[in-house]
Amino acid sequence: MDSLEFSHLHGGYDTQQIFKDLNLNLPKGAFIALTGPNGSGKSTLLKFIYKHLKPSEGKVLVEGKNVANFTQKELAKHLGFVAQNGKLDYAFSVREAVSMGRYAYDGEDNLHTIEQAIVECDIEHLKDKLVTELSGGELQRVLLARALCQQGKLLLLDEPVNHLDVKHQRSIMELLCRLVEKGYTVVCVLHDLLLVQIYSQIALVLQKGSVVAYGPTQTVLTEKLLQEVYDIQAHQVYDPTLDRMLWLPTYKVSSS
Ligand SMILES: Nc1ncnc2c1ncn2[C@@H]1O[C@H](COP(=O)(O)OP(=O)(O)OP(=O)(O)O)[C@@H](O)[C@H]1O
Repeated sequence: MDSLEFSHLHGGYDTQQIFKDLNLNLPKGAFIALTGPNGSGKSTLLKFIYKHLKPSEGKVLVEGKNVANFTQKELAKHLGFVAQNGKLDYAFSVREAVSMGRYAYDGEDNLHTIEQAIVECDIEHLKDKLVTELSGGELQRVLLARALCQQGKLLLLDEPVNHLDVKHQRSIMELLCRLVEKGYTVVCVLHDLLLVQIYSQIALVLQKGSVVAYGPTQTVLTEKLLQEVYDIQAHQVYDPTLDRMLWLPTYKVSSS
C-alpha cells in the first residue's frame, strides 16, 4: 500500500484554486523531496495532508484511508508535521514543548519517547530553556523532536533546515535518512537543490500547482528541467565523496 495518495484532488484558497485534478501515489519508506519555485504550491499541498485545507473535490489518503475520516488525534498518530518558520508563542520549556507531541497518546510510554526525541535532535542541553529564548535553528530542532514524539510513520517537513548551520543541517538530514531506513516516509519541502540531490530518493517538482516532474531524484533533475522550471543555467560537478555527479547552478560573477 502507498503511504500517501492524492486522488483527483482539486482545491486551494477562496481567492485562488491551486491544484486541479492532482493524482499521485507516494511510496512508503522513501525520502521524498518536494521542490519547485516560490509560490508553486508546496506548502499548500502539505496543508491538504494535515487537514489544514479541505479539497473542493477529490481526496488525500494516508495508509489507504481518507484523511477526512481521521480524527485529529488519529491523524497525529499517523503523521508528524514540522512547519516552515514554526513559532511557539508561549513561554514553555523545551521539554514541555517536545512533550506536546504526545498529546494523542494519553500517557503511554511518554518519558522514554520524549527523551529519545530530545537526544535524536541534539537538544539535551536546551531542555530547561524557554522556547521563546531559542534561536531559529534551535527552535527548528525542538519542533522536529515534537513531531518525532508523535511516532507517526509519515513525516511532513516544510523547509526544515532553513535556519540551521551547516553541521545541524547535515545532522537533521542524516536523522531523516535514518528514519527512512527504519520505515518512515519523509516528505520534505526543500529549496536547496544540493540537499535534494544528496538526500532524497524521489523528487516531486511543482510549478504553478502542477506536477512537472516526479520520480527518482537522479533522473528527475536535468539541465532542461532546471532551465524550464527555475530559468537557470546549470552544470554538473563530480563529488568524490558521494562518487556521483551533482547539478549546480552556473553562477556569473562580474570580475570588475
Ligand atoms: N492563505 C492563503 N490565502 C490565499 N492564497 C494563498 C495562501 N497561502 C498561499 N497562497 C497562495 O498560494 C500559492 C501557493 O503558495 P504556497 O505557499 O503553497 O507556495 P510554496 O511553493 O510553498 O512557496 P514558497 O517556496 O515561497 O514557500 C501562492 O500563489 C500563494 O500566494
